[in-house]
Amino acid sequence: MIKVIIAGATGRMGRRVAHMVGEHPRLEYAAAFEATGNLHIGRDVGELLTGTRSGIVIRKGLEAVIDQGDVLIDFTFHKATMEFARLAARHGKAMVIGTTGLSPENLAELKELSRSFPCVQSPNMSICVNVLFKLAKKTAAVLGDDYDIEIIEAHHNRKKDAPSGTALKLGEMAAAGVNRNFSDVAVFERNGIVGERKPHEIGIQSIRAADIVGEHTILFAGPGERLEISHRAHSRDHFAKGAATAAAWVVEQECGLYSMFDVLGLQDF
Ligand SMILES: NC(=O)C1=CN([C@@H]2O[C@H](COP(=O)(O)OP(=O)(O)OC[C@H]3O[C@@H](n4cnc5c(N)ncnc54)[C@H](OP(=O)(O)O)[C@@H]3O)[C@@H](O)[C@H]2O)C=CC1
Ligand SMILES: O=C(O)C1=N[C@H](C(=O)O)C[C@H](O)C1
Repeated sequence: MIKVIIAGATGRMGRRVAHMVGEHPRLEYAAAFEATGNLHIGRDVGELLTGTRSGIVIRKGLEAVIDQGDVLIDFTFHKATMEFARLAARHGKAMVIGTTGLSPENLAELKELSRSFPCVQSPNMSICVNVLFKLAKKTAAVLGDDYDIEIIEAHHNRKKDAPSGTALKLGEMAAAGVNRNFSDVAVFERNGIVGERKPHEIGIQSIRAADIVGEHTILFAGPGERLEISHRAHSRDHFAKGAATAAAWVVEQECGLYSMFDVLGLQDF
């Protein structure tokens, strides 16, 4: 069995990842940790999540558990994620990163670190969203410059980063489809007398409200018609299942930085 360490084990995603690791035929939940100050440190993770003892105690920090697993699954916070990646690289442990909000500098460092460990990093582990990424690029390429591209995302009111990592990736994919550099054309805010929309803009709007799990729409609007492609998450389980699939996959890979396109075989789609 492949031994899994879960970072941020008591977070919204950490809890669902625990469930999906338990359901996976080749994965075993080996260790859990949280950051200093977390109220759950020292508690049995099974007792906390399901009411049944598991024998896995929530430890303080990755260093306390790094030797207990083959692969680390991380849904935490970007600064913590980078610390974990440095440690995983030093120990040659595989890693799955779902945390969003990583900067271009973080991603460049991750690429460098991945010479020492195999790592899957993706802002969205859902199979449908990964198909949506591909559709965004293909649709943009077919419709071309006559269609305005806009992205709308909605998430729960506890989310810390905006726009979502998924919305940013959708923007990058659509921009690539029409041969634009996303960072040159992205518009994240419209407020006041902003003037007419420039034809090449790709706008991103973020909604934060209550318990919305995660919704993304990319729209292509042309004269007299528009196409909207949407994904709506009904729960966090498909993200967690994707992370478990990625964990079982990444332990068998050479050192390097991979995406869910690699895990799901979508690279050529
Ligand atoms: N790629 C994907 O498919 C998805 C990605 N995400 C991303 O995952 C991330 C987490 O989301 P979510 O689960 O909702 O967030 P939560 O805040 O519910 O969970 C984060 C967990 O990480 C813990 N944590 C924070 N810092 C550290 C640290 N230094 N060491 C150990 N644990 C730490 C938190 O502990 P504490 O509460 O004590 O701070 C908490 O338990 C976000 O970036 C989100 O965007 C979410 C869903 C899907
Ligand atoms: O924070 C979340 O909840 C989610 N974050 C990811 C993102 O930022 O894209 C993925 C998902 O939509 C849920």
